[in-house]
Amino acid sequence: MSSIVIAGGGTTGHVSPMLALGRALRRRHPDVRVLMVGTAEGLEARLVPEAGFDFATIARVPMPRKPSGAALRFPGRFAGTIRDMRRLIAQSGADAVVGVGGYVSTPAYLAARSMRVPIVVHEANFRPGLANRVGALLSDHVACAFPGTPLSGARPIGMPMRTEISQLDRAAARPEAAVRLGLDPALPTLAVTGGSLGAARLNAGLAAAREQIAAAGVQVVHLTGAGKDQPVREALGDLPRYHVLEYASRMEDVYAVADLIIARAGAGTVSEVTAVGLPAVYVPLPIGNGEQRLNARSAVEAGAATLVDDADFDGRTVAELVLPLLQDPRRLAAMTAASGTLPMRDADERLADMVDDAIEQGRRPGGRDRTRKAE
Ligand SMILES: CC(=O)N[C@H]1[C@@H](OP(=O)(O)OP(=O)(O)OC[C@H]2O[C@@H](n3ccc(=O)[nH]c3=O)[C@H](O)[C@@H]2O)O[C@H](CO)[C@@H](O)[C@@H]1O
Repeated sequence: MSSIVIAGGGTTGHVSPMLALGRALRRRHPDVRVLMVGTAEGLEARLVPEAGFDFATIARVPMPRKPSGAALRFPGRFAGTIRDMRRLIAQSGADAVVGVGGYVSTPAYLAARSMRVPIVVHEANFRPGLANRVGALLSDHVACAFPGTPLSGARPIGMPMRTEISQLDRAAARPEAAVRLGLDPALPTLAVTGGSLGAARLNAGLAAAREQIAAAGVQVVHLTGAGKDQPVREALGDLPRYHVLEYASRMEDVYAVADLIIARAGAGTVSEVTAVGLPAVYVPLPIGNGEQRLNARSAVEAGAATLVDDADFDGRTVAELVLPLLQDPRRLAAMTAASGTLPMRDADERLADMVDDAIEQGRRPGGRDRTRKAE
């Protein structure tokens, strides 16, 4: 095996499965070259080189939604991204191209198909985006994180995530994680996270329940998102046992020390929280194609999490739902037990298996890969 291209990016949540797959491929094929392709604007431009993988960019060319000058320029610019992807695939001698969705994946799928390079698709959200719907038409090797995702031929394998999270034993890790975060391991602990982007609605709801939080004898670790900590520090930072952090680089520590988490329902957060068995209150972000509500659905239906609509989340939610739940160990234990019925913790390995299979099939004469069959 020589080289594998992994295309995608955007937020931390989008980059994490790319890195987790890259690491799984390196573990099993130490000599493989993994080339990640993203855009210069996405977080991948920082996170991928930091993680020690080769990185290349192509232009970010969003599909225009209305007639405009940009719409007229779109076909030429989009064709340019396919040409650039073809060049990267040729130069790296890629044996397979993996896409996780987003701007970069569509040109990656189309370029790979035109070069008869096997394609592997992973969809992180319950509701698939356009790029992966295109990818699924061109590949027999399609995976998704959540069971029931409506994507042609998709196999639910879970979400590739860092092994520090997928193999976390929360109880065993709690004491040291608490020390690293400067928390007391003996207190009931609430974590709050708005995903890699932060969430003003969550911040406001907690601020409105300031008195009740102060009286409850609990501690809070609140991840605000980069550059968004100031309003939270002003509203809550002076409370004893209220810890405000912009960003946790070791999310596993937060998951280990928390007894309950309030979170947006990004595909990454829901998958990780379910995998580690942490009870959750999800407040889906009401944007995009409504994917966040659906991401949370299987955890909520299994009894591992509770859902609160964004418009309904306020100080009363914190005072009347979150704090009583945080102080009810029996209910929390039942939610943790319910989590155990859901997660697939080895999605990185299972996606790496699919890459190996795709390459193997692509090598066989008359192999099943449609990228070859279609020629
Ligand atoms: C994978 C994916 O498709 N993600 C969704 C998510 O992206 P977004 O990246 O915002 O959120 P996710 O829940 O998917 O992932 C967050 C990731 O950031 C990590 N983390 C978070 C906070 C922190 O302090 N430290 C840290 O490391 C978490 O461990 C997790 O891996 O929200 C978008 C809306 O904005 C959705 O439409 C996206 O579909």
